[in-house]
Amino acid sequence: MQTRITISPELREWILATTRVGHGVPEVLRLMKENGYDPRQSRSIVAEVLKLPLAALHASTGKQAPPGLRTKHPEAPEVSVDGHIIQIPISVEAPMLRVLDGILTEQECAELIELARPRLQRALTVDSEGKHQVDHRRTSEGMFFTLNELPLVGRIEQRLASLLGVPVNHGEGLQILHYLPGQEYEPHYDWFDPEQPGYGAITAAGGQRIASVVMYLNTPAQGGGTAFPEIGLTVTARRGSAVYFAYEGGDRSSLHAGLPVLRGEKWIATKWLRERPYKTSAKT
Ligand SMILES: O=C(O)CCC(=O)C(=O)O
Ligand SMILES: [Fe+2]
Repeated sequence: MQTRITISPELREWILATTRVGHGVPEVLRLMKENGYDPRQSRSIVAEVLKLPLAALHASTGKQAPPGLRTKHPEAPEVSVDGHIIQIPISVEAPMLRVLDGILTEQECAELIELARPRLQRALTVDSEGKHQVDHRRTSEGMFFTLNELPLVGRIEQRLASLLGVPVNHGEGLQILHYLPGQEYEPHYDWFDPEQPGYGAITAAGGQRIASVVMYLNTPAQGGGTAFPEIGLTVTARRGSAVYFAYEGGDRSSLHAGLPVLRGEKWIATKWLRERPYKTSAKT
């Protein structure tokens, strides 16, 4: 959803040195303002250098909205949801991430693909003004189901809600993406940047995104994993598995990418969760 900022090595070193000797973030921001930096940009720069969530900087400057709901992180080795066993072979704390094996059955994966196939269109992303746009960074085709659109969709949404402790109505509609060889989703954050002009519009319903679940509906013959370049992790795309990650509005370690499919194809279902109920025209 956003581009990364360029920070000179001198500025980076100055921020690190200033905080190392005991000055807090508000003091660093004040000094930067005195030196002619734009306050909005300063917050992004300081967040990037100190690897802090942007939201934390808003809190330190008194601009934070009241907190919304947070997901409960599933714990290894396995979780049972309504009799459905989900294995957790990999856990990471920063970013907060879990690999979830067996979140979907083979049949659920196959059914989702067949339901989505006739409705695919070039995938869109939300631009800085809150409008859905064709994005060169995302070359796949996709579609959205509305909340609880079909019994299968509703069942999966309920499973995720129980697993993560966040009601179904905090979810955006399930998105299905289809990638062919060479198609990818370049590195991005799923949370919305509070510094972007469209932030208010994008978060008017539901508030900030707090977590994502990328579910793999098939196993690509080669390539197509989900990479987290800040921590050097690539999650293999395997039918029925998922990667869950939570970012609480601004965690830069949650940068991730859908790597190019090298052979075969890749199908995923993505669920994005908001901190507050997300109103759609869906039947629930
Ligand atoms: O294709 C992937 O592995 C990642 C998809 C993704 O980042 C998203 O849907 O937000
Ligand atoms: Fe993403």
